[in-house]
Amino acid sequence: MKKLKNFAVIGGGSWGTALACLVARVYGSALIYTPEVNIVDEINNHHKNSKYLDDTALPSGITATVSLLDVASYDVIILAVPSQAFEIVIQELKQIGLSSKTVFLIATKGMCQEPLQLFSTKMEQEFDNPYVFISGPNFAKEVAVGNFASITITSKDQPLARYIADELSSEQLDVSVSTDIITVQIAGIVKNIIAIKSGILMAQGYGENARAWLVSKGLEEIAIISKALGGNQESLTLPAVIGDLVLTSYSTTSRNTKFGYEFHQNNYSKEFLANYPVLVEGASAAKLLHSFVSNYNLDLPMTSSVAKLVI
Ligand SMILES: NC(=O)C1=CN([C@@H]2O[C@H](COP(=O)(O)OP(=O)(O)OC[C@H]3O[C@@H](n4cnc5c(N)ncnc54)[C@H](OP(=O)(O)O)[C@@H]3O)[C@@H](O)[C@H]2O)C=CC1
Ligand SMILES: O=C(CO)COP(=O)(O)O
Repeated sequence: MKKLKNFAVIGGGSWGTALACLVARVYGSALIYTPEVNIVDEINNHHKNSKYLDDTALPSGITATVSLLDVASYDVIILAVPSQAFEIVIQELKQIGLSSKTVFLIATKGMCQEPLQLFSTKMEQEFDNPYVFISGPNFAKEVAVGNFASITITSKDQPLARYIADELSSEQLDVSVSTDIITVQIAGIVKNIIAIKSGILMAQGYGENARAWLVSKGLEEIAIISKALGGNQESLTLPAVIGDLVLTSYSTTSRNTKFGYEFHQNNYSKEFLANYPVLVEGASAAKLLHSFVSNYNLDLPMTSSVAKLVI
């Protein structure tokens, strides 16, 4: 397999920048594309992205650009935009024209809206390129500074998944490899919805017992949906599945959990939801997932209860 050395990241937010740090620690460099001029200037001139990662010092090998064309020559393109921007970015990348050998590393958690489909279906419709999901229980700030973390790499192309896992794994990063792109994607969608429910339970005054119950029910719903779509039940123990469900639902660092808490306090106001200033993917995920699985006749009380609040 051709060595992959040049990584570009699309998305100059918290996770895109943290992944650039991870890559730069391995390869010495990484390019970030973001349309935000101020962020590009700060990364290039001060090695910081204070809007998203406070004072974290970024490796000096990280550079940034406002020109999407600059990513076209890179071996690997990491997609780290919010779920609602995924389809837009795919269309933009099609327009700039990429080599069919460019590898996509998908770090976005969510699904497509138009039409309703998994990111994997979209990728296969739009490109012949190899693609891999990178997902796990990861808060960006910890990964950016190199704290220990675990991550799952999943792809239909197993030699590629194993190659990337070997390259990225270190004493600070435990990387697992899986063939199950279905369950990993479903977990990334469902855990954000369950985290909102976790915040709601906290705001309603429920305790730790209730949260443990919720996480069990959330895992059950991941299992039910992934089985219906052809996923494997053995994947439930992956860091990207149980690990991410636990991390996101148990921490108020989670944007989704924090939002759930505040959403309850604001009487589930649609206006509060529409004007929430921080990325909360679980709300739109609840709506989309609800429609996506409606033909399967599945019993999903936890995710459906959140969908009812946001629709
Ligand atoms: N943060 C985390 O700890 C983790 C996040 N993830 C996943 O990574 C994805 C990104 O999340 P995160 O980085 O946290 O989100 P942030 O809100 O921190 O940042 C998102 C970034 O994407 C940019 N963006 C939005 N739309 C576009 C577009 N059309 N083209 C290019 N850039 C765009 C935003 O720009 P602007 O500021 O101008 O809106 C912003 O820089 C999500 O799917 C999330 O679930 C996964 C693991 C961990
Ligand atoms: O994906 C994440 C952790 O793995 C980030 O979760 P939040 O978006 O809820 O902060």
